[in-house]
Amino acid sequence: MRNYHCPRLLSRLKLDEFEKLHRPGRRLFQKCYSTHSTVTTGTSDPKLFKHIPGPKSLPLIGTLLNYVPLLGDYKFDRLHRNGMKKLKKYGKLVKEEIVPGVNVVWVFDPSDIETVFKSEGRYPERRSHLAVEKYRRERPEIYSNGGLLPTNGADWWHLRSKFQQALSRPQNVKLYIEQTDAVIQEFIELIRRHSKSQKPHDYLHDLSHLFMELVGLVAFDVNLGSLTEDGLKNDSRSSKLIKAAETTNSCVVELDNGLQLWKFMETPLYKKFKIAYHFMESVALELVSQKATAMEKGWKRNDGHQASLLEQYLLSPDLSHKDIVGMAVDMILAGMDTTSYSSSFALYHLAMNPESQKLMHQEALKLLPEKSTPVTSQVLNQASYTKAALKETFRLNPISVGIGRILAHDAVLSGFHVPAGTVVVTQNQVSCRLPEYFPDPDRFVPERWLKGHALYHGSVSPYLVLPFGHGPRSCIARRLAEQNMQILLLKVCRNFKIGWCGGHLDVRTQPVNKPDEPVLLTFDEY
Ligand code: HEM
Repeated sequence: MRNYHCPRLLSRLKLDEFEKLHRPGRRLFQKCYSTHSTVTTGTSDPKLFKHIPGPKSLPLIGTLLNYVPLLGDYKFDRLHRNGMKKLKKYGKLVKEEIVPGVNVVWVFDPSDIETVFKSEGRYPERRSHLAVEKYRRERPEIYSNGGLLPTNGADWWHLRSKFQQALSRPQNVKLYIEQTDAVIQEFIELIRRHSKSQKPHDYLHDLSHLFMELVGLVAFDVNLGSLTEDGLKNDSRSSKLIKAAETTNSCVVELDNGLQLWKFMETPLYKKFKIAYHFMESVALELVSQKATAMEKGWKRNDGHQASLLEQYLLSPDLSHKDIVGMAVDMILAGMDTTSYSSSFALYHLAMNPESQKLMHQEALKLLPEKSTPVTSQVLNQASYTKAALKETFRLNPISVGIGRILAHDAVLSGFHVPAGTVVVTQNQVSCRLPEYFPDPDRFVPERWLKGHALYHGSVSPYLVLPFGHGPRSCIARRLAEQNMQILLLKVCRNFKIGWCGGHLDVRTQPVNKPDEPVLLTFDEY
């Protein structure tokens, strides 16, 4: 998902805080770092941490010079390109001291990535959204905690376990198929309206509205009206929510970095963040309360309908109203741009690969006899090409360059000792484009994932394509996100021939991987 994969954030941990948080790991790290180089290690002994190759670090400025525009080789908004350059220059394990005293280890090898996840401990830690944590903790009348995104340790698990129980149950996720289908049908009508104009159109705007609407269904049990004529206007509540989520996400990265003066005074950036966050909060407060009141008035446990997620949360004795408002804001923050960017890439790849698109269309035609046939759970069970196309999209364009973790245990990566407390960032996006793991790695080939197909690539490591992360800290809404995207692809490919009138589409890290050009799709009615 978000900026916890951003090395700028992960690497700019202030040393004093890092020490406070990870004292045992830090001590070990210092021990390794100061080990005299004449200490011999046997061939089976791990090599010293300090010997991991990587860009040269200078006193006071670390490796920051490499990121200065025109001077340096790397760019903060092109993490995948930096990763590829580092891999080529230094190999599959790279240590970088972007800020003096704090190392980040970039991990490219899938067996090392596996070791990272096996060393993440019971409560996998990420370090991000510090400003969100401060904001929430200063408002105990609204929130009971910092929320899922910044919280670590046992407190994180306490919260996560209560929400994931319902969110990971397949029947709860399937409950949304019908409503999602109806919303996507609205999106199809919107495409029809745009297609009439013949002008190039940036569909990212509409996809953001689509996924805002779908987040609204789950977080608030309401139709926000994001795809209506009014909802698409700049001053609608949905447009403001989209803007607020984007602003919050981009401010969070900046705030988590650097001097963090905002911890002591209201800097202009912190004010900007607060205004954006406050807007999402006010909508969450209003809509969750509205639902709670409606339930108090008329909801009966056994009236025949399966309780929605929000209803289950509101009925749960383990969750407070404050917990639920907090989770609703987390859903807006984590659920809208991730899915709209990923869908943009899925449609882009289909547009650029007519053969794959044809197979997608054939599958959609078989499963949805009429253009408006609703997608059901049985349809999704059979949509194997659609799922393969999505997996291939995630291989080529995951939402983040990789997954950030703070190691809970010492680990040996590529033969080097890496102490507990070290910040590591897996480089799945880069490794997924290497020919040693995927033949013809830059080509979009959904058949790689289709068992029984001649191009099926059965032996691929399960630690390479990890768009939703891995383990207990992975995306809490993975099932839901995949279901929404599958329905979208099926319905779009059933109705339209997709084309592309833009240039080559790559990603810019902002802080998740956003399309770096307008999403200029074209749609011709079948
Ligand atoms: C294509 C869509 C999505 C992608 C690719 C995605 C990806 C991710 C990733 C990579 C993580 C971090 C995993 C880790 O550290 O191991 C994450 C966490 C999270 N995601 Fe998603 N996500 C998507 C959609 C959503 C949606 C729709 C929601 C909510 C409605 C959501 C809510 C969250 C939350 C709350 C977390 C934090 C979980 C925690 O820390 O316990 N995500 N997501």
